[in-house]
Parts: sequence; structure tokens; C-alpha cells
Amino acid sequence: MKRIVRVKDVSIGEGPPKVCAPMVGDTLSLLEEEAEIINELACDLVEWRVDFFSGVMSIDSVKKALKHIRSILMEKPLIFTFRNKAEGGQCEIDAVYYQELLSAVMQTRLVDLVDVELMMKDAMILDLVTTARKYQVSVIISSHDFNRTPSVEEMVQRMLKAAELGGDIPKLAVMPRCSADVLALMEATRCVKEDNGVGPLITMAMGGLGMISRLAGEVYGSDLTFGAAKAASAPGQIAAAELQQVIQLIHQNMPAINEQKE
Ligand SMILES: O=C1C[C@@](O)(C(=O)O)C[C@@H](O)[C@@H]1O
Repeated sequence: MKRIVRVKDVSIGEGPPKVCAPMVGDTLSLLEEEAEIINELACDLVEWRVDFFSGVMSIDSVKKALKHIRSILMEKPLIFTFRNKAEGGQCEIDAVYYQELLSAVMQTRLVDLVDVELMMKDAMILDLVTTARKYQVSVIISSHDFNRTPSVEEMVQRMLKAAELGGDIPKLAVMPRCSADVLALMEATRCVKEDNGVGPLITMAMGGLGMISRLAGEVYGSDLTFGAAKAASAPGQIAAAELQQVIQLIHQNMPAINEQKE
């Protein structure tokens, strides 16, 4: 049976991969501008990359900004992400503050999904998952490699561990150095989805070489992809509007594969 994660009226894991536009403004006024732009875009979800925000060290400032963002975005599902520097983010915070920040944001009930990094201690991830369940927030458990592509086995293990820890959606982003790396990311995704029955999943090979993975998720098992609105949040992201067109083109031309899967 297909597993689907529903956030507001968006079903992740059903139909074509969903397009998520990241917000990367460092001030409240830039974030408001980005939210207005995103409202007009053909994207399904929005991610607030709070590590770009200058007020990130104050939970009150984060909550205040979140209220503004939510009032502009209204019904678009929102992912809340603090990406640590070690995983490709803008800054580093300690584990205690990381947990406090994510918990406080979930308690506002203004976010639909929260991104938790797999590199955190298992006990903290389990606590955050418990908080998420309490406030009906879905959990993405993510792992990033900005320098290389691990072996297929390691990528599979990371995604399975994310699922075991209670993540609703395991996520993996890696940096390919050759075309075999791109294929390895795709094979690991297919294996977790089809052979292990785990999903929905979000995977991508970053950079120009990996761009095909951001377009062709429906073929190999990735259910969500990131497309830039005002600015990209990672290498290889193309504009959300163009991304949406390619995704729809692929979706419309593979009914036979969709029927086989159902
Ligand atoms: O984890 C991811 C994926 C990403 O790194 C990408 O490659 O599109 C972009 C990030 O904003 C997001 O949190």
C-alpha cells in the first residue's frame, strides 16, 4: 500500500512530486517580500530556512516572523528548517537551542512540517518526533553530504534509520562527482521505496550534474523537490515555475508506470 503524508490539501507521495520553494531572507521585510512572491508561484509547499534569518538566535523573533510569514502564505503548507553549517547551512547552533527552537515553533501550530537532522542524537530526534505528534506536525528527517555521494548501501541505511526514528519523510541530499553518483542516489531511493516499502521520500543529487534528480523523482521514487523562488537554497536548484512544468510533463507521459505502481 502506498504511504501518503497529507499536509493541508497537499498529498506527498501521491501523484507527481511536489514542488517546494525555499525562503532565505535574512530580515523580516525580505521574508515578507519572498512570501508575497511565493504566493503567486506554482509551487505546492514553502520551506522557511531559518538559518538564513538574522533573528534566529531569539525564539521570540522567530515566532514573530513566523506569524507574519503564515499570515501571507495562508494555506500553503510550510516546512520549518534550521540547517546546521555541518549539513550545508548558514550557521551553527548548539543541540540544546536546536531542540528548544524546533519545539517552540511546533507549539505555535503555525508550521506543517519540521526538518530534523539525522546527525542529531537519537534521543533528541525521538523527543522532537514526540513533540511533533502532539502538535500534529509532520517530520522530515534529513541527511546531507555536500562533498560526496556515499555508497548505495550507506544511503539506504540512512533513509531506513530516518524512518525507524519515526520520521514521516526521510530526506537525503548528496553531491555527485560523476554520473555514476547520480545513478547511485536514484538506485538507493528506488531500493528504499520499492524493496523496503518506505516512503514518501525526498532525495536529490545536488549541483548541475545532479539536476536530473530534481526533475525525474517520479521515475525513481522521490516525492518532493526544491525549486527556487527569489533565490536558491542549495546548488543545482532551478526556478520553481520551470521545475513545475517539467514535472507535469513527465507525469503526463508516464501513465503506464503509474498504473503498474498502483
Ligand atoms: O534539505 C534540503 C534540500 C536542499 O538542500 C536542496 O538540495 O534542494 C535545499 C534545502 O533548502 C532543503 O532543506
